[in-house]
Amino acid sequence: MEVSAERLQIGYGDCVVVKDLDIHIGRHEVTSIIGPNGSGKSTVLKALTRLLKYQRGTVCIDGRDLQDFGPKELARRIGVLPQMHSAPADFRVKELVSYGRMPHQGFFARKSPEDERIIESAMRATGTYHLRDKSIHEISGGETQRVWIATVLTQQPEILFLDEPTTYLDISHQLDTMRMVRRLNRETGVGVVMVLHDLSHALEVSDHIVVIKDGKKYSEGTPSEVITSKMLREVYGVGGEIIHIEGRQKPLIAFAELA
Ligand SMILES: Nc1ncnc2c1ncn2[C@@H]1O[C@H](COP(=O)(O)OP(=O)(O)OP(=O)(O)O)[C@@H](O)[C@H]1O
Repeated sequence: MEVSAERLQIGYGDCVVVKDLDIHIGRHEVTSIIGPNGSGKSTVLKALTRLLKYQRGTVCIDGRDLQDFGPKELARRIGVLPQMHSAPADFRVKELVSYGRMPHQGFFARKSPEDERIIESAMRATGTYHLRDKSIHEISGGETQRVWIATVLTQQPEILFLDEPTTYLDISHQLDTMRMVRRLNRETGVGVVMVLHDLSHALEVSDHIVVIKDGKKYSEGTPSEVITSKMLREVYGVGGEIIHIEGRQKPLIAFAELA
């Protein structure tokens, strides 16, 4: 599935935040959207997933206007994990994950054996199966994040949109989440679009990176095309070098020492 946006203008009320943005998200790729605080990353993600109305431009899924999709039909194509999410206090993990099947069920339909299989497989893929009978308030922040990703996975979308999926996670859970994203993408072919702050993660996990600065696209391309010392300086205003280490496939970012 491909998503393309042309000449997008997006804002809040009278305030225009994103202008003239073109974006193309290829099939089966991991795409990261990076940029400084307030540059418009989440706004773009919301517009691409119809959580926010854009003021001008078009967004198309496989050439068809996003606005023409019914809600269930859209939920079968794209899964969205926003930055903020909450579930009722008395929910158990399995119950929450089951909700992802709703776009595939009739109005009063009960879960089929196929639904049960998909729910179990999403919990196993995200390492949350052992938590299935726990209340979502009994599990840690990292586990909660994985449970939400499992919920979106049970939708069986063709593209997952994740807004800062590693926020609040310690380094071990951040790496777990990145590993899981990469594995899901490789094993199931699901496309992934993520807003990321951590440039090292973006460098490590992405096929394609889009850099947003002041509501406009600054650049896009492969990680090595996009993550350069020039970009660090011009977009983030920080010094740094991209370092290649023998025996390591991906380079590392070495930020300038603090004065
Ligand atoms: N609900 C809202 N109402 C009004 N303005 C908003 C709203 N949400 C975001 N904005 C403004 O839109 C601009 C872009 O915000 P957005 O959240 O897209 O940036 P971001 O790049 O995702 O930032 P961050 O990295 O800090 O999460 C900011 O100036 C922000 O203040």
